[in-house]
Amino acid sequence: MAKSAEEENQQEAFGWAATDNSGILSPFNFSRRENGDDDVTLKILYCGVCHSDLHTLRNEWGFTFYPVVPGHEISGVVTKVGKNVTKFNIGDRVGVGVLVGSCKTCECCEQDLENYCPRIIFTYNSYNPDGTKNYGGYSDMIVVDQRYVLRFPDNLPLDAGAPLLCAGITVYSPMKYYGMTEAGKHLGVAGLGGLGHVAVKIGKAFGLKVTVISSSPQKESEAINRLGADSFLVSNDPAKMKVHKKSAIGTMDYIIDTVSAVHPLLPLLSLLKVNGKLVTVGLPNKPLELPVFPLVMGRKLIGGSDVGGMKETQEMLDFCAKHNITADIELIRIEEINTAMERLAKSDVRYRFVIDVANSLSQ
Ligand SMILES: NC(=O)c1ccc[n+]([C@@H]2O[C@H](COP(=O)([O-])OP(=O)(O)OC[C@H]3O[C@@H](n4cnc5c(N)ncnc54)[C@H](O)[C@@H]3O)[C@@H](O)[C@H]2O)c1
Ligand SMILES: [Zn+2]
Ligand SMILES: [Zn+2]
Repeated sequence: MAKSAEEENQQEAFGWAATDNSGILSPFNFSRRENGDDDVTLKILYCGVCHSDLHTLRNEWGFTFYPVVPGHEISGVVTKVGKNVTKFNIGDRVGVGVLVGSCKTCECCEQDLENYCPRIIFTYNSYNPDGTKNYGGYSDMIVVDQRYVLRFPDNLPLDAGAPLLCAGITVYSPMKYYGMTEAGKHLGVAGLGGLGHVAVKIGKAFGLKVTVISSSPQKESEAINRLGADSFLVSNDPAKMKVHKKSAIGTMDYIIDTVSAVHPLLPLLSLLKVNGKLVTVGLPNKPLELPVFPLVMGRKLIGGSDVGGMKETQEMLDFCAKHNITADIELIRIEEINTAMERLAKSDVRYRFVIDVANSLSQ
């Protein structure tokens, strides 16, 4: 049977999707648009597993549109380029992060802050202006406008480099924007998961003194010996926190809070010096309580930050390549994804799962 015009403009794709808030992923056939004039098509080789994937799969934020194919830490090689594409050639090593589109004309887009565009198009669980739905990187290929595609520096591996596309830029961008990069200053990193462990490495690359603030005491020696942190503070053990806090209280210039669940801000604010800055990047599904007194009394600042624009994301990849920063990953096959999600929910990951897409995803 002849294909309709609409079908002519589509290509077949294959991935793993969740169809309800159990979040369980299973094989899923779908279609993507044909490569347009401004588009780049990637064969996906690797995709990192972000906690945002898990929040979305289980509809913890309340705006999941099923079926959903997650994945926004995508790396691979270019297999097609449109006729207007100037930045990439077939065979190039590239990545795609959290966004695949924006309006290109608003104030944010004009300032290379596409990530704050009111018409941002996310890599998955999002719709294109023509009403078609987007599916993420737990799949064999993806078609993306060249503006939202990143170049992988030659020495940056595609597997351990993939998580930088979300975890990396999410901690790099606020450090730059909020002025948290002055060598010798003291950075606290709350939550030692995917984002947190990259924050430790990036913080050290900026020459900061880095203290991990974690609820898992068993991560202490790894945080120091493997990730390069200078010290470690247990955050959920009141006795230990008390002992430590005496010496740690009021010692930090900056804190990046990557914790994925609701947690008290007061202990973190007390660790900050006067004029200290706390940037929250974690996205718990319920509001956090804001203790106003320590903010006011210490002229402290709390801010937020959401990934980064395309220009800054490229800058971050180049920075990480220069400083040999990658994520510490556990490479998994797609069949292991549901177990990996259960482990991620229990913080049992060191420190990012990455799916070996090319070697395990087949119909
Ligand atoms: N702002 C952004 O642009 C952005 C980008 C990516 C992810 N995120 C969000 O950041 C959060 C972290 O993402 P991730 O991929 O690093 O997740 P992760 O699961 O790898 O790490 C989260 C860490 O928080 C710790 N944690 C969880 N509950 C805690 C509690 N009650 N007290 C103390 N520590 C606790 C865990 O032990 C874990 O180490 C998620 O909410 C995610 O959605 C935000
Ligand atoms: Zn993410
Ligand atoms: Zn815009």
